[in-house]
Amino acid sequence: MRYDFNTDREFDIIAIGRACIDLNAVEYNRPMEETMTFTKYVGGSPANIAIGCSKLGLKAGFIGKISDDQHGRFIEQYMRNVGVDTSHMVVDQEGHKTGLAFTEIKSPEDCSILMYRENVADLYLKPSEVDEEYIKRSKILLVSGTALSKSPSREAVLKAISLAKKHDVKVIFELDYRPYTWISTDETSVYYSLVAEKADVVIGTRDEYDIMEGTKDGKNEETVRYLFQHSPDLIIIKHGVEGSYAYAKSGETFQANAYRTKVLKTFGAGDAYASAFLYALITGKDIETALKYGSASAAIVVSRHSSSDAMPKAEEIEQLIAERS
Ligand SMILES: Nc1ncnc2c1ncn2[C@@H]1O[C@H](COP(=O)(O)OP(=O)(O)O)[C@@H](O)[C@H]1O
Ligand SMILES: O=C(O)C[C@@H](O)[C@H](O)C(=O)COP(=O)(O)O
Repeated sequence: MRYDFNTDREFDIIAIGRACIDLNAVEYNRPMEETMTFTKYVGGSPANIAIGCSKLGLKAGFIGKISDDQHGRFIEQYMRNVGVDTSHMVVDQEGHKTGLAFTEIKSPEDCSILMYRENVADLYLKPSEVDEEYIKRSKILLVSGTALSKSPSREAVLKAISLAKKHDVKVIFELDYRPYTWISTDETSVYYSLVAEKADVVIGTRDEYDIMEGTKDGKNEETVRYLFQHSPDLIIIKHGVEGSYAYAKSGETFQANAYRTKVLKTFGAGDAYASAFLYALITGKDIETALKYGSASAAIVVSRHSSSDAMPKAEEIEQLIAERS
């Protein structure tokens, strides 16, 4: 089964949300307190997804706000150099800063992220900075859940979603739950449900759907039954190394296993998965194959040091799938 997009659009995907910096521990297998050196990469889930899509050959654009300093300029330059259209990245004029994510690699299975996100520029994107003419040029609007956590970014994203729906741009909602940005899980649940009900495709981990539904140990079948009463016609639920599922409104279900690999760290998996899954869908592959692309890309990225810079080329993904099939 394939998923249809508007074919007459210049951009394959425009992502909206944060473009930040990851500082990844150079010394592995030790706690942050003992880590002395970090390597700098562009980060932020929607930026990583746009970068991943661009490296796979899609035409990707980005809507977001960056700081007016060296970090903001580094992010814009890196994204432009990998082919992402940065013409709608707005430079903050109010002194807000770039978000930082320090990653801790205690062991391949025990990784965490320490985020510094006080007064971050990305959450100050205003509705007036979202351009209808830009959004209507794309097949997809990729929305990151974290961008809903505060005003005015929240309203900017809601405006972008309305414009996407007006112009038949598919809304892909990546739940991307980062607890530190929200006041409470009740607040998250309100905004996640609101946007998931409007989206065409929802992508998230089982835990993230539980946050959306305000539940614990939720069941995929119940999540799907709820969301199919609304706009979504395709729902992706990831279960980490246990693999992932796609549920289509037509009633079909697809499953993919994770690919075993030599894991360096666990973060970056979700963003790699989303970019390769969307690449496969946009290039006309069936949903089952798209799940494999997502899983293979995630396996490649967890074996490498970064999330953004590590995003693979299509040939690398295809080679891994061929080797394991
Ligand atoms: N340790 C791992 N080794 C190989 N693949 C993995 C590993 N962890 C996750 N993946 C792959 O990445 C996908 C997304 O991972 P998951 O942990 O569910 O998302 P997120 O990174 O968003 O929390 C999984 O469906 C799986 O295919
Ligand atoms: O999203 C962020 O702000 C941090 C990311 O850049 C970081 O690389 C990361 O956590 C990615 O993890 P994922 O969500 O598991 O793909």
